[in-house]
Amino acid sequence: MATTVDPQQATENNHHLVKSDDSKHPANLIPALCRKFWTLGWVSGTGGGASIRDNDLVYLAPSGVSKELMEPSNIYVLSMSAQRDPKKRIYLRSPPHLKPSQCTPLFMAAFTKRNASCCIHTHSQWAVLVTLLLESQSPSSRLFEINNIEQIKGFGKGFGKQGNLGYHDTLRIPVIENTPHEEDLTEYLEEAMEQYPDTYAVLVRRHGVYVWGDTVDKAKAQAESLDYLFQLAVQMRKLGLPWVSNIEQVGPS
Ligand SMILES: CSCCC(=O)C(=O)COP(=O)(O)O
Ligand SMILES: [Zn+2]
Repeated sequence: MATTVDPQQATENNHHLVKSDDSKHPANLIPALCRKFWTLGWVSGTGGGASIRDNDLVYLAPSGVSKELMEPSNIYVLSMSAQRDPKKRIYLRSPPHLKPSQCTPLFMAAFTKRNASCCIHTHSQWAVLVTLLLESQSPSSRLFEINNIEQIKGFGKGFGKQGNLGYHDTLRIPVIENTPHEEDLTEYLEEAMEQYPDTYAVLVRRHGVYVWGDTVDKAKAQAESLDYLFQLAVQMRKLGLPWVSNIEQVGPS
């Protein structure tokens, strides 16, 4: 997709960047995904959201709006290659009377450090409950771990690796502490990415989860698989069942 803009379009705030009849265009897809996520309780009360990268262009939601009511014309667009200072973002399109999502630097971390094409942030209660159950862990082991559950196969093996995890593999999701301002989470999210290079998600204590993927479909599938596993983990804990078990592998995986 071209990032050069003719002066006439620029005076119209580059509306053409968010206008398309294609339902898969990021400016159409972000509102559609957020409507679905709202029904799951992932983006209630303006929290959470999603961002999509199409080559050099990044599409973002506005801050503090009902994410399920967004329209394509509300979407921000920036060019990754045009960014010089993360504290002074340059937008190709800025909808009037709105501010870009506070999650922008976290979404950008997934795009720049993991070459992701989509990043989803949920405030799912299942994610929050899992972080509460893990709260007693020592600071050096802030990690959600689960294995021997079929849905683990919904995850890629890791950044730059081919294929998905197997049933017997252990899925590991790091947990970072919440901060008063969403953007201040960025350095801790990036640290967690360094420490767990294969992870496709980072939990935020008492807040939610960030999940990304190489494609929009993969990010969505991983976010759904993770929410399933968080919900299951909460129920397992109530029944006194362990999240990690050493069931022996029998035959080919
Ligand atoms: C009740 S939402 C608080 C902010 C937050 O955690 C979030 O995910 C939403 O941020 P945005 O700027 O995208 O509205
Ligand atoms: Zn949030």
